Amino acid sequence: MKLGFIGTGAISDAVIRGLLKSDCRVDEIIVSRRSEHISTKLAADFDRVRVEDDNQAIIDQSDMIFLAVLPQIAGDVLSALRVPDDKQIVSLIATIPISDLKVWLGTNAQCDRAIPLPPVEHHACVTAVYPGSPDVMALFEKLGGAVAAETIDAFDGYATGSALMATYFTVLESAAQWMVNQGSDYADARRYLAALFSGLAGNTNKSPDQSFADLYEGHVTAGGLNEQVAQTFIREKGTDALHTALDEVFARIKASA
Ligand SMILES: NC(=O)C1=CN([C@@H]2O[C@H](COP(=O)(O)OP(=O)(O)OC[C@H]3O[C@@H](n4cnc5c(N)ncnc54)[C@H](OP(=O)(O)O)[C@@H]3O)[C@@H](O)[C@H]2O)C=CC1
Ligand SMILES: O=C(O)[C@@H]1CCC=N1
Repeated sequence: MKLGFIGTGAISDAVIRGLLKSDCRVDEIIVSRRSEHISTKLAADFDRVRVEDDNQAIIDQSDMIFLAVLPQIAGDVLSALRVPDDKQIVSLIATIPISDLKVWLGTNAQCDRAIPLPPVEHHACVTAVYPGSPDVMALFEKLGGAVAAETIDAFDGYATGSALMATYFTVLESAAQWMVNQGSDYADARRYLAALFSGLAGNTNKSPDQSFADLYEGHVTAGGLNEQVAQTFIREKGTDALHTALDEVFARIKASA
């Protein structure tokens, strides 16, 4: 199978590196020269990656075409291209509906949307796919797992959940800075918090039958310090803020449909 990537930015880089580290049967990956520091490095690191200047040539030579340009330029870039009906399209572009993509690309080709996230490079993230064509699911299974959303609302819910990445780092940075204010080295605080969160993620993955609420009970001392922080977080409307943020992102996604 030959894969083509229109847009060779951060997420294409992670997907391609993850795929070429897996046993996925890929004969060749053709990428846009754009983001030349990324495309040049990919071609240097992997014999199976080739750089192309012309987006239409990438499409014409590929069986599965990944769309990975930013949403704000997608209409302009894709309207200049044509995808034959016998290709498989995989759009990684956030918020843009399949109907718009098909109009821009003048095609009736099968089009799936997917939300691979940076840890796919290390096969450490589950990718949400809609509607979940077998070949697309099989490919993302190689990168840590795939989940097919049954409805577009469910898919948009996963897209909203994926928007928590920046908040994860915001929480860690904020906690590290607070520890620095108490006298820690930043590097020590960073190492400590990164290991704590990574260890918790490990415990979570080892207990797939336990809900997050069960894991809370298993990790927290009754009347202890953790319980106090969680209660303050709720009292100060941390969970309300979280739900407001998720509602607003979901509404933004729906407004662009
Ligand atoms: N980052 C993430 O975690 C995720 C991102 N996404 C989605 O994936 C898409 C890409 O995101 P991301 O990789 O982070 O963004 P980047 O900005 O890193 O990548 C965008 C890429 O598009 C290229 N590009 C711009 N114009 C053209 C063109 N005319 N032809 C071909 N390529 C072009 C850019 O090249 P140049 O640099 O030369 O301008 C760059 O390589 C977005 O739509 C985003 O919503 C989806 C899931 C996760
Ligand atoms: O934040 C974004 O818009 C993209 C989509 C999912 C992850 N990054």
